[in-house]
Amino acid sequence: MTITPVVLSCTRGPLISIEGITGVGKTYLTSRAVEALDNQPLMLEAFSQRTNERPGLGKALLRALREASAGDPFLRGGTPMAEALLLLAIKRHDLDSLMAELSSGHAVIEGRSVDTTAVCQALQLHPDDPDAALEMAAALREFASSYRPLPDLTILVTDNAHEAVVRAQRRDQCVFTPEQATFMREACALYERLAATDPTRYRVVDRRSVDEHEAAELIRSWIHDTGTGLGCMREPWQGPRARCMCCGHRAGSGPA
Ligand SMILES: Nc1ncnc2c1ncn2[C@@H]1O[C@H](COP(=O)(O)OP(=O)(O)OP(=O)(O)O)[C@@H](O)[C@H]1O
Ligand SMILES: Cc1cn([C@H]2C[C@H](O)[C@@H](COP(=O)(O)O)O2)c(=O)[nH]c1=O
Repeated sequence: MTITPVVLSCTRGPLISIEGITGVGKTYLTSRAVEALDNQPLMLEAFSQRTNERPGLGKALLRALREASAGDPFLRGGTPMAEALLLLAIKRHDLDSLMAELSSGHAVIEGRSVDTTAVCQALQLHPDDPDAALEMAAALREFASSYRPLPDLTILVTDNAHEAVVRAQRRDQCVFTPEQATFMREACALYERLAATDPTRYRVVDRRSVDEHEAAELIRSWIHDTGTGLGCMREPWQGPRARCMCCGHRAGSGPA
């Protein structure tokens, strides 16, 4: 008799993040994409949309960053590494607040995740050296992955940075300074380079080569296809034998 090992996949839902510079169309395209899905994912709001967030640690940390950055749209307060740690703490807090939803099998979409922290903080640490910024961004992402599991899938929405600047200015009725517009252009390039280092986790939709309908359809299909056959989600700092944060299953043992 041949015994075929049964590979159990976790019953959790997928965790998906949407990345890209301000104004690139993350919210616009993702809203259209999820409209076409049978099962609506939970959408975790981007920072700037968290006006009615429940009081708690996440809100307090974000308020501290906002106050320290005195109105800078990219939350830059002048101490990028300390800010990176606070941003990662917020993203950890976000994950904690999503665990019940993920555990019950629902898909969750994070509007920006730790990849944005890696890109924005790396650019501040190496403002004049794109290669050093890329190396730092990859290192920060690796560091972030010891704080919390990375998303199962990360969708990068990209475009000509100038178009994103124009859209964001029109939406927010503001004018970015030349320095802020340069920061966005450099962030745009760094997101693209960082995505290229991890093609398994990233999907990239480039608005220069697809129209908005194709872009929304691509995003819909990627979200849909990430929904099944997922492995367990473990605390990275507990090692591969830790129990799954969602189903409680321990690697190498029978069903939970
Ligand atoms: N294809 C499009 N046609 C018309 N308007 C668009 C299109 N894509 C985006 N927009 C508009 O451009 C603005 C910026 O888009 P959106 O808010 O989706 O950007 P975002 O990437 O989510 O930005 P942020 O990071 O600041 O949240 C919005 O007002 C949105 O409605
Ligand atoms: C998550 C995160 C965000 N930021 C910056 C990027 C944006 O300019 C602002 C507001 O974020 P939103 O998602 O567009 O509302 O915050 C950052 O610098 N680092 C991060 O980790």
